Amino acid sequence: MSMYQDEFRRSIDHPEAFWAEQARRIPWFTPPTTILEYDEAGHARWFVDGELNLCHAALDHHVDQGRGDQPAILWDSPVTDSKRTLTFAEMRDQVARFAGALRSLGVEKGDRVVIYMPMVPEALVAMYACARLGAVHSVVFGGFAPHELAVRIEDAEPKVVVAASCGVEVDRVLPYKPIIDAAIEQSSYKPEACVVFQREQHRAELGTIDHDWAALVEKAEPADCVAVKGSDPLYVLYTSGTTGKPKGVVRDTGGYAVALTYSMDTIYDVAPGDVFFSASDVGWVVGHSYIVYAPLLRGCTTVVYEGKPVKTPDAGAFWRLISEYRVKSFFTAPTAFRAMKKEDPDAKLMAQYDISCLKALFLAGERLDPPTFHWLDDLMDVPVIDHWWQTETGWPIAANLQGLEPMPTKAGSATVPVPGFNVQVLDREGEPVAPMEQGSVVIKQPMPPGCLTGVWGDPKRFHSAYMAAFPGYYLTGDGGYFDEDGYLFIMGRTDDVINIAGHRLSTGEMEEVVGAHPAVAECAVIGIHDALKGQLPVGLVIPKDGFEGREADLEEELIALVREKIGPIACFKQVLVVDRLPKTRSGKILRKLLRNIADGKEFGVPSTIDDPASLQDVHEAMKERSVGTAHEARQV
Ligand SMILES: CCC(=O)SCCNC(=O)CCNC(=O)[C@H](O)C(C)(C)COP(=O)(O)OP(=O)(O)OC[C@H]1O[C@@H](n2cnc3c(N)ncnc32)[C@H](O)[C@@H]1OP(=O)(O)O
Repeated sequence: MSMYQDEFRRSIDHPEAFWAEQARRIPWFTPPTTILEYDEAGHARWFVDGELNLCHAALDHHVDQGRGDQPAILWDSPVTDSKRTLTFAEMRDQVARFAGALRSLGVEKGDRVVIYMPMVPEALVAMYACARLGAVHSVVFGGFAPHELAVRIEDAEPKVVVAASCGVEVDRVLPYKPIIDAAIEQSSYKPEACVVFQREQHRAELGTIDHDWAALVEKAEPADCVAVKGSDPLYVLYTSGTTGKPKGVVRDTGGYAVALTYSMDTIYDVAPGDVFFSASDVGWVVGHSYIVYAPLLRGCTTVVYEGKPVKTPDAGAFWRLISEYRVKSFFTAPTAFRAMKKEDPDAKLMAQYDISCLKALFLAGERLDPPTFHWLDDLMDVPVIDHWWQTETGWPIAANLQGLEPMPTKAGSATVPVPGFNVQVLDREGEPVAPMEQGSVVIKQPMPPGCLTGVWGDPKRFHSAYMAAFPGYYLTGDGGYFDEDGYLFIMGRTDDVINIAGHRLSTGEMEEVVGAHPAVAECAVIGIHDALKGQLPVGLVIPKDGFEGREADLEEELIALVREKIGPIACFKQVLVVDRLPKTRSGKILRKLLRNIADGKEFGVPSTIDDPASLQDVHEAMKERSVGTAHEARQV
C-alpha cells in the first residue's frame, strides 16, 4: 500500500483516531477529550470540548516559541507603491491593541463584526483581533456593491463594521465609506459602530457612528486571548447559492485549526519559516485559509499582495514577488495565469527573475483548463498542481499531496481525494457510478474537521442545500468522475452557480436583479464559456407588452443595474432583448440548451419544447450579437 493509500484509509476507517493524532499539534488551552460527535441533525462536530484561541495558536504561541522576529506579513502594494513587513511580535501587539479597541466598542465573544477591507495588513489585524476576542468575523469582498454588503449586514447582525477608507484598483481609487453608508441605510439591522482605517489615497469623512482606527487604537488597552470551544464559530463567510440570498458558511475554530495545519504539511509541503504566497483576496475563502490563517498557524510567512497579475505593472508581477520574497509555495486561480499568458505568451518576463526558491505551484478557484495547465507545465520546473475545494470545505478536498506522496499529474484532474474526504460520484438515484462515468460529486459523512458546520441562522437551508439530496452525503454541487487510476476530474457545477474569474456567482441572483426592472417581463441569465475569465454571464430578456423604449437603452440600464446591485465582479456586460425564450411545455426555460448554443455546441430540439421556433430565434439573435461562439452552434 502506498503512503497515500495508507494515510487515506486510516482517515476514513478510523477518523477519530486519525484526527486525534493531528489535533495534538495544536496549542490548545485544554486539549479535547471528545474528538467527534454528531449534533441532533446528524452533522459531524469536531473537538467540541477542547479549548483554544486561534489568534493565540497563530501569533502568541509562535512568539513564545522564539519566532517573534520572523516576518509574519510581507505586504506588497504596487497600486499604492508601498511595501511593509510585520513580524510575528509586531503582529501580535497590533492585534492585541485592536482587539482592545473593538472591546472598547462593546465587542465580546460571540458578537459578529463585518470587515470590508482591501488587501492591507490591517485587514488581517482586524480578523485576528476578532479571533482574539472570540468574536465572529464576516469579511465581505471589496468588489461587492452596497446591496450585497447590506444583505450580509442584515443576516450577520454585526455589532461593529470595520472598514478601510478606500480600496485601490489598477486605474482608480474606490472610496468605501459611501458603499458602507448605503449598505447600512439599506439594511434594517443597524450596527452600533463603524471603525475606519484611513488610507492616504482617500480619507473618509466620519459620521456619528464612525471611529477613526488610529485614534481608537491609541487609547485602547491590549486584550488577551479569550478561550473558545473547539466547535465555537470563528467566522461566517458568505457564498453564492442558486437563489438571490447568499449562504453564510459557518466555520468552527478547533476543526479549522487542525485541518489547516495538516494541509500545510501534507498538501503544500511547507514548514515553519517558509514563505507562502496565495494571490487571492481576504474576501474569499482562499484568503481566509491560505493568506490569513494557515501560514501563520504553521509558523510560515505570508505574502499579502494588493495588486493584479497583469498591469501592476506587467505580467511579470507574480514572478517578481516569488523572487523578491523567496516564496516556496505559490497559490492562485487559473484565470490569473490566463491573463498573464495573454500579455506575455512566451513568459519572457519570467526570465528576469530568479524563482529557484519555488517548489510547487498550486491552482484552484475554478477548473484548471488543460491549455493553461500545459502552458504552465511546459514553462515551470516545478509541479503544477490543480486542487479542488470550496468555500464550504475551507481546505482542499482533492489534491496532489506534495508533503505526503507526490503523484504524476494529469491535465484536467485535481488528482486524488485528500485524507479525510470520502469522495464519491453518484448517479441520480444515489448509486455509485463506475470509473469514467460522470455523476454528482459528494462527500460521505462525516466530513473531516475544518468544513462548514452550518449556514448562519438557517439550519433548514444547511440541510436542504447540502444534505438532503443524498442522505448521508454532502452535496458539493459539482459534477465529475474518477478515472481508472482513481484520479478525480471535476467538470463544473450541476446548478445555476457560475464561476467568473475564480469568483463564484449565482445566475439566479442576477436574474432576480434583471427581472426586477419595470420593463422586463421575463429573463434568463446563463453562464457562457470565456477564454479569459472561464465563464461570463449573458442576459436574455423579454420586455413587457407595450414596451416602447429603445432596446439598446434597456440593455444598458440592465447592465448598470447588475453592477450597482451585485458589483463589478459580476462582469455582467451583455444583454439581448428577445421576443421569446425556449421553454418546456410546463414553462421551464431551457437554460442548458441556451448555454450549449452560446458555447457553439451541437444541439437538438427537445421533445418537451413548447415552441420549437423560439430556438431558431434565440440562435439567430445570439449569432447577430456575437454571443460566445453561437455562430459555430448547429442544430442536429
Ligand atoms: C477554492 C475556493 C475558492 O474558489 S475561493 C475563490 C478563489 N478565487 C480567487 O482567488 C479569485 C481569482 N481572481 C482574481 O484574483 C481576479 O479576478 C484577477 C485574476 C486578478 C483579475 O482581476 P480583474 O482584472 O480585476 O478582473 P475581475 O474579473 O476580478 O474584476 C471585474 C471587475 O471588478 C473590479 N474589481 C475586482 N476586484 C475588486 C475589488 N476588490 N474592489 C472593487 N472592484 C474590484 C475590477 O476592477 C473589474 O472592474 P471593471 O469591470 O473592469 O470596471
